[in-house]
Amino acid sequence: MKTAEAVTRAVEKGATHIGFIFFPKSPRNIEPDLAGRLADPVRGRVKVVAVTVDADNDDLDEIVDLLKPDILQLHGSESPDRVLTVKALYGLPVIKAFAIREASDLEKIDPYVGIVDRFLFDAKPPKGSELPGGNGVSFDWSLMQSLDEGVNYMLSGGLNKDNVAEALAVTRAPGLDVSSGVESAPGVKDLGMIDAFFDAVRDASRRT
Ligand SMILES: O=C(O)c1ccccc1N[C@@H]1O[C@H](COP(=O)(O)O)[C@@H](O)[C@H]1O
Repeated sequence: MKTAEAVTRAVEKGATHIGFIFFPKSPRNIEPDLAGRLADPVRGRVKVVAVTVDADNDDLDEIVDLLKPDILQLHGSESPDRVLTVKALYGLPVIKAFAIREASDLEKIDPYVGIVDRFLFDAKPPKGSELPGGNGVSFDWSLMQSLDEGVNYMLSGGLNKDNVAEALAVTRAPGLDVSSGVESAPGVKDLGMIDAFFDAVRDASRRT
């Protein structure tokens, strides 16, 4: 999220979480103080998520201080030890992102079970991309069918209004995360696309 209009619309449409990206190479990168001001009007109604990529303690200190997130989303190659350290430092729940292309990628979650609060499964970035997420690409959702029941996760990666029904039908994911699928250009959230995405999710949920 980068604008008050997008925050308001997502919350009105039923978002349970809103995310702010702290990764300078991203077109969605935002300063922590602005993110905090955007989050203020909706605190308590949705979970505020800080998305970081292998951030050091100084950066996390500033983000936690100024944004006051409810959840930290770690979208880099943070080890289980690093996750434990982050949790101890800030006392916040952690969503850990994993990049999935093949079945063996799912085995990488094993050392994190019992440590992270929720998993997020995203596609591997395309060759040449500087972004570990937010690339608008999907992975083979049928891989989720081999996941142990009870693994609490969000499905992400290239979701949009046209494919979210199939994504739900294939995975029955307990949570969905969308970014570029509701953008008219990189980093530019589109209110009509936000509406259409939530309407598609609602229609699909009614049918399944
Ligand atoms: O969106 C970004 O620029 C980004 C940068 C660094 C880490 C994560 C990022 N985005 C996250 O990636 C997933 C999937 O996004 P998309 O729907 O495929 O565009 C989502 O969690 C974003 O928050």
